[in-house]
Amino acid sequence: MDKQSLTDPMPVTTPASTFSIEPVSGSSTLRGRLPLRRFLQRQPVSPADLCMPLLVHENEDAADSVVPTVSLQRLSVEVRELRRMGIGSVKIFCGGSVRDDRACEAASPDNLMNRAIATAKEAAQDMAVMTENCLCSYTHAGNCFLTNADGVFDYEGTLTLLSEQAVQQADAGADIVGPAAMIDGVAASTRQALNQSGHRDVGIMPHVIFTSRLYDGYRRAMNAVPARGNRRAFQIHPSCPEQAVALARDFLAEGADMLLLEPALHSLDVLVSLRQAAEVPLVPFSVSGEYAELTRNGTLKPSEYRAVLLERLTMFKRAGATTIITYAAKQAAGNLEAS
Ligand SMILES: NCc1[nH]cc(CCC(=O)O)c1CC(=O)O
Ligand SMILES: [Zn+2]
Repeated sequence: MDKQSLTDPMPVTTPASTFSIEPVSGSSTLRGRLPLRRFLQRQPVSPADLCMPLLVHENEDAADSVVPTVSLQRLSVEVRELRRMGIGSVKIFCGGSVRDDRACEAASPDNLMNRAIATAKEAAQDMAVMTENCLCSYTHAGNCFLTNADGVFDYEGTLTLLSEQAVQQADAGADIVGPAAMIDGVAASTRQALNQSGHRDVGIMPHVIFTSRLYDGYRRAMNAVPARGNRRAFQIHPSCPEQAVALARDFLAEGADMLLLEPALHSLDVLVSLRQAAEVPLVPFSVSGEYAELTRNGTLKPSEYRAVLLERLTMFKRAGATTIITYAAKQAAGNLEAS
C-alpha cells in the first residue's frame, strides 16, 4: 500500500443530480473510500514476481550498454544480492569467445555460459537459474541456428546441437533451459535429451519471439548482431499473432513446461489469449529496448520513472504474467523494499 493512498482520502460529495437516472451501483465511488479501495485491490507486484536477466561477460561489464551487464567475477555477489531482495529467478545470457561454422563452443562444458550457471547456482542454491539456449553468439553469421556449407538451414544439426547445449547447461546446474532459436521440434528434442541425461526435473521455457528492433541494445551488448540484416529468419512478423499462438501451442504439445514471450510490450495480446487458453506459466520478457525507452527518454523524473515502472509491471501481471523478466527487476525490487 503506497503512503499516498493512506493519507489522501478522497472526499466524496453527492452533488444535486442533474441526471434523470440514478446509478444502480456505487462501484466507482466505492474507490474513494480507503478501506474499500484496499479491499478491492489485488495482490501488488512483489520481488518474487520478477526475474533479472544477467548479461554475463568474461571480464569487464560493458560500460556503454543500454542494459545492465555483469562480469563473471561480480556474478556471485550480484546473485546473492538479488536473492536477498526477494527476487526468485535470474536468466543468464552469455556471449561466446570463439565463432565457427558449426558453433562448437555452444556445447563446450566449460564455456562462459556453463561457468556462469555454476557460479550463480553456487551463490544462491534456491535461486531459480534460467538460461538462454541459442547459437547466435557462436555462429560466424550471428544466426541462432546452423547452416550447411551452401547456406541452407541445417534443421537436424541445429536441434542436435541445441539439445547438447541444454544438457551441458543442466549439468552445470540450470533449473530451466530456454530454447530461443524459434525452431519447432526444439522443445521435444530438448526434453528427450534432458530426460536421457538424468535431467527429467529440469524445465523447458521456449521463447516465442516477434521480430523487433527493440533487441538492438541487447545484440550490441552481447555481440550477437546478425551479420546480414536486422531480422532473424524464424522470428514472427508483428502482424501475425496467430503464428505466435500456434507456435506456443506446438511447443506445449512437444512438452514445454512454460513459455517466454518477447518483446513483452509488443506481445501483450498473445499473452492475454494464451492466458485464457492454456494453464501454464507465461513469462513476458521486457526486452532491452523497452528498458531503454523507459529509462533513457529523458522525460521522466526518478519518482515518475519508479511509478511508471510499477504500473508497467502491474499491467504485465494483470494481463496474465506468471513471472516478468525485466532489466529493471533489481531497481523495482529495491523500490518495493523501500515502500
Ligand atoms: N537470440 C534470441 C534472443 N535472446 C535475447 C534476445 C533479445 C533480448 C533483449 O533485447 O533484451 C533475443 C532476440 C534476438 O537477438 O533477436
Ligand atoms: Zn539467438
